[in-house]
Amino acid sequence: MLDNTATTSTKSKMSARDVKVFYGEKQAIKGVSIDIDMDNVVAFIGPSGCGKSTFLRTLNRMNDTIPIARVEGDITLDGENIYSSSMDVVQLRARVGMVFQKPNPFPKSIYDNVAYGPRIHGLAPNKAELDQIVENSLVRAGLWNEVKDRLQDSGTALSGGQQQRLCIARAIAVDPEVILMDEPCSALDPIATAKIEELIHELRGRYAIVIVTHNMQQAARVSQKTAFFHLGTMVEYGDTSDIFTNPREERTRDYITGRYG
Ligand SMILES: Nc1ncnc2c1ncn2[C@@H]1O[C@H](COP(=O)(O)OP(=O)(O)OP(=O)(O)O)[C@@H](O)[C@H]1O
Repeated sequence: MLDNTATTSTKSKMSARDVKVFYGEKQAIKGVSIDIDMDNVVAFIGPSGCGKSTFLRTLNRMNDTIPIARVEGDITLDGENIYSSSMDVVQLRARVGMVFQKPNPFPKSIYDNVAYGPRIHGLAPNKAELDQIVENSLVRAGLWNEVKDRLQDSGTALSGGQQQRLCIARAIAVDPEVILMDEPCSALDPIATAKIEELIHELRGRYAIVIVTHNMQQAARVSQKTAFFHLGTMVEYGDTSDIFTNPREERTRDYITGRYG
């Protein structure tokens, strides 16, 4: 094996090739190929219903939970096919964590929300190490100072923005390699949104990050690469600065200038 740090900056963490997704007869994703690396936050943008969330969910097999959903094509994580029968899906979802639109902490204490994953994955051999994982995850999620004196309070009693950072801490606690965020700020006020955006900046480089957003200003602020989706296809993928200032495709230009969507 090559040194991890040397490979991650040059090699794709995840690659999708000709991915198609069907809901029953209906095709929602029509052959998408993309490479995701560790160095860049990737934003998925596009009008409602274009397939951003559907494609995002293929990256950690969340679509397995939708009985009528079917995926074709190849998706690899460090070169390994995540749809192969030998892939442990529970393990995959720890490696490729997900943060949802609506903060969804468990109805448990702040501590237990973060400790849950490390416990089920056996990551901490004793209480002291578990305490350390919980603290480090909350620090990294920018929440530690606000909750360190009330770790036994319920996670659901936190503000919406704090709950979302708790969900990010919960994802971080199992030491993921990729974090998928599906409109993580859509239920938050502007101050809580700014904190999550700041956090995304801080997490960049340590994890590969993909964020679905409706908010083009947000995509421009947090990402270095942007993929524009339209009607189930990925129309354009490139540097965020190019996509927003000098897109190659007319459909991208129309969308970013507000002509539709
Ligand atoms: N569980 C499902 N069952 C059937 N069809 C679905 C399901 N989820 C999504 N779809 C359909 O797949 C297409 C893509 O939806 P998806 O939610 O991925 O788009 P999106 O770009 O994320 O939209 P939005 O920005 O509104 O969240 C849509 O036509 C949608 O109706």
